[in-house]
Amino acid sequence: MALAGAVRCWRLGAGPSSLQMQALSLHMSKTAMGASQKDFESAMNQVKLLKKDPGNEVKLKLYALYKQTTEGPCNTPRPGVFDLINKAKWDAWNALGNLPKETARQNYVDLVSDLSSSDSSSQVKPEADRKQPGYETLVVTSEDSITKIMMNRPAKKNALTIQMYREIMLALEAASKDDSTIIVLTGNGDYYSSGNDLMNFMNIPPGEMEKEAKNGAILLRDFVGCFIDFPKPLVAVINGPAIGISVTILGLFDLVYASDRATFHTPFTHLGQSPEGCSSYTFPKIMGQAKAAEMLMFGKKLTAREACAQGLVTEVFPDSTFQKEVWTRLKAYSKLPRNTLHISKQSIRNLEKEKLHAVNAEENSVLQERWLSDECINAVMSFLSRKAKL
Ligand SMILES: CCCCCCCCCC/C=C\CC(=O)SCCNC(=O)CCNC(=O)[C@H](O)C(C)(C)COP(=O)(O)OP(=O)(O)OC[C@H]1O[C@@H](n2cnc3c(N)ncnc32)[C@H](O)[C@@H]1OP(=O)(O)O
Repeated sequence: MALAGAVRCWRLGAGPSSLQMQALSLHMSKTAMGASQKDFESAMNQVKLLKKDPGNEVKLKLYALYKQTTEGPCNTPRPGVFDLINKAKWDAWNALGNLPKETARQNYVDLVSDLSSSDSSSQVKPEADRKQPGYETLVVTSEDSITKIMMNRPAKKNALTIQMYREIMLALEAASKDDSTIIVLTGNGDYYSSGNDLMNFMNIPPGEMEKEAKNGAILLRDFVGCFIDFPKPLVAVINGPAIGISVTILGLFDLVYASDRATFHTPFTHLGQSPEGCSSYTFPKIMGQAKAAEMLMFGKKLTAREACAQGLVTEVFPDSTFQKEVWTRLKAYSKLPRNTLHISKQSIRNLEKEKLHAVNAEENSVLQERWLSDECINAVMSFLSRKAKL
């Protein structure tokens, strides 16, 4: 069973009461006697029904216990240094040493039982009830005429995987048609987003780099295009540091509210990359040529207050009251006449659309070439081999 397979599909299937029943029955069977093969199979099914992502550490533990139960001690060669995901999985399995299969099975069943119990109790939270199904990397909710799209990879600082770019596009597409007045993009955890997931550059077979760079540029063009064309008011709720693409697209938002803990960082030169998200056009327009150059060319990191002074951020709030103040404000705005608000947005934005699409296309063609450069490849390798951080 692949790690992804072990944890996929959590949002599908049984509702809270049936989950609670299954968790209870797993718990009863494990306490009465050692876990049976039937308990193990039931636990494997139970894993697929979990709604809350337990995080990578737990997923690795589940993977390792699964392998130990079904195959015994780790018996395969260690994957190569750049095969980071398989190496982490191998390490987790190998760490179980000679743990007997029966003990591994019991531990797997126990772990799933614990996860199911906390998952069931978390389901009574109102937000879980409102959560839209079908997203693995986002939590999308709608309430008070506001659709909130929350990036949900807190352990990875909400770094954007290919799947996440696609899910954000899907969520925006759905939100453009739902009955919400305002759409919010925000992050779960201590970061807003650390930008493009540098793992997107990994596991590319030899000789496929050019093709993948082309596909990456198409994906990025479509992603940024969704923001350019988005018809309703778009609000960024910046709960913490923001890096790379998560910063550059802010010029396409209508409001940007930031916690005073947030920072804004576009270190493209350090990464051998060039500006995207239409920032080569929107940033000089918003903050002037000189300030834009400091950010986009020289990678100057701005505090929330500096970003506000330069016009990139609408308003900064103290972190301790950030969520309360921002959501109170947004709930009030969401009661404004919906159609008028949307028409006003069109008036403000429509004149620029053609220009923005042209800028988007140009930026992506430059980036496509940058991704193939030694400067970019070395910077990515440096981060992934833990030699560099921003
Ligand atoms: C040829 C194919 C091309 C395909 C292209 C697809 C589309 C591309 C679009 C390109 C667009 C945009 C460019 C950008 O966005 S550039 C910005 C890229 N971001 C970074 O360089 C940030 C790198 N991260 C860091 O420097 C640090 O992690 C941090 C954010 C400063 C946080 O440091 P920390 O010490 O507080 O936490 P740390 O332990 O490092 O992080 C926790 C775990 O999260 C992982 N992680 C964080 N950010 C990223 C990231 N951007 N990519 C991948 N992984 C990330 C980190 O590795 C830790 O993981 P683990 O716990 O060790 O497993």
